[in-house]
Amino acid sequence: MASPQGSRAPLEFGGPLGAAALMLLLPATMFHLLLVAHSGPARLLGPPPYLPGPEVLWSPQTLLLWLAWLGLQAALYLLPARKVAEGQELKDKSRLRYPINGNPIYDFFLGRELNPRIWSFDFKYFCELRPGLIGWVLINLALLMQEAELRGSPSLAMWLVNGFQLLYVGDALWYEEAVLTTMDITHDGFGFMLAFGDLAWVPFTYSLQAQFLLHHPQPLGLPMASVICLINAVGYYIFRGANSQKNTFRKNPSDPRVAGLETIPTATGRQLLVSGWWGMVRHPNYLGDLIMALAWSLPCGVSHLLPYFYVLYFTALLVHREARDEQQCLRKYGLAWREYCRRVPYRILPYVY
Ligand SMILES: NC(=O)C1=CN([C@@H]2O[C@H](COP(=O)(O)OP(=O)(O)OC[C@H]3O[C@@H](n4cnc5c(N)ncnc54)[C@H](OP(=O)(O)O)[C@@H]3O)[C@@H](O)[C@H]2O)C=CC1
Ligand SMILES: CC(C)CCC[C@@H](C)[C@H]1CC=C2C3=C(CC[C@@]21C)[C@@]1(C)CC[C@H](O)C[C@@H]1CC3
Repeated sequence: MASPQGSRAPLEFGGPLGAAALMLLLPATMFHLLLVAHSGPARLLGPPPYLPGPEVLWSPQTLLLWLAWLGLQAALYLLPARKVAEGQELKDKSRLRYPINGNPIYDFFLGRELNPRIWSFDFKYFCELRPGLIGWVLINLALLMQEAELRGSPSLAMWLVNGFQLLYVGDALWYEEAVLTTMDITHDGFGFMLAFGDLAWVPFTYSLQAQFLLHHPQPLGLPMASVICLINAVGYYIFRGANSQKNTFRKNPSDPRVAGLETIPTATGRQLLVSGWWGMVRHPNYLGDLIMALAWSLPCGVSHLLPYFYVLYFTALLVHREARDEQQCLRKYGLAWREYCRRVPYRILPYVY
């Protein structure tokens, strides 16, 4: 098994201090969001209305249910009826390096092992998609059913949030293979960030809009709902168009759907797209994802900031992720990447950023 970073790799996420702060802040933020979403004032920035005692936080039934959920997902993951896809070539073809005095906090956060596996069971790849993303959809559905029980039928806002996020998760599962080329799989280890992120952060904070709607019903008329659907459709069109264009091009550059696009050759033999979606900004897929994030919050109205937490968090995550990807691409492609940045100066939002 390989280590994701050599001994001289630059530290990311603010190094050990940043990693330690994130490991305290992330679980605290997740609990805070859930507590305030259930409270009357639902203030994103206010103190939580109450602090639950240990009897609320610990229940053997919940632990059993969670283990059963993970076990079910693991059993499905191990089913032999599946396609086997090849991952990206790893960077660690060279000799392993063993840093002395490694940094335990930083390493615990980012993970030392790039591909922890027992036989063919790949822990990181398994966690990235299945338990958390499908768990998110199930939590949303449970909240929709609870709303129906409470108020006779689910609200239009709840339908929209459920529908949009189901589309997003369905898309991720349909294009499952594309996850193999993300930096989470090729670059980051499997540490606190991805284990907590995949298994806790995604299902519990990505379902925040539905949690909020259950406790704070919002009136939503058909005209506004149609505008929100249109925003989600535009976001999805950009997100899917950009991701598919890059994936098609990476698999087969002479595919007729991408063969006419302009490219920049690089020293590695790979080419960079410089027209089509990837000629508009350097991360068109992030732009589409952010537009969808906005459409998921709008059904919750504008009376509270809390449902917009996802938009704020996701903007920060993607800006940081874009900067990390930029560094990695500069290392991979050198001058060709600089030329790409010159030809396509904006990162995510045309003429703004
Ligand atoms: N909901 C969520 O919480 C999150 C969602 N996402 C979504 O996941 C998806 C994947 O994101 P992510 O892995 O960050 O990044 P990308 O899918 O954008 O992949 C970046 C890589 O694409 C290649 N690339 C960059 N520019 C070009 C170009 N011009 N032509 C050809 N190839 C290029 C480079 O790799 P190479 O050259 O090696 O192919 C680069 O490292 C996105 O849609 C994102 O929005 C991401 C994070 C969190
Ligand atoms: C808890 C931390 C602040 C950050 C944790 C980050 C993780 C939650 C995300 C890192 C990259 C992710 C990706 C996805 C989900 C969220 C995490 C795991 C997708 C699977 C979402 C669906 C997309 O179609 C693909 C994404 C790949 C990256």
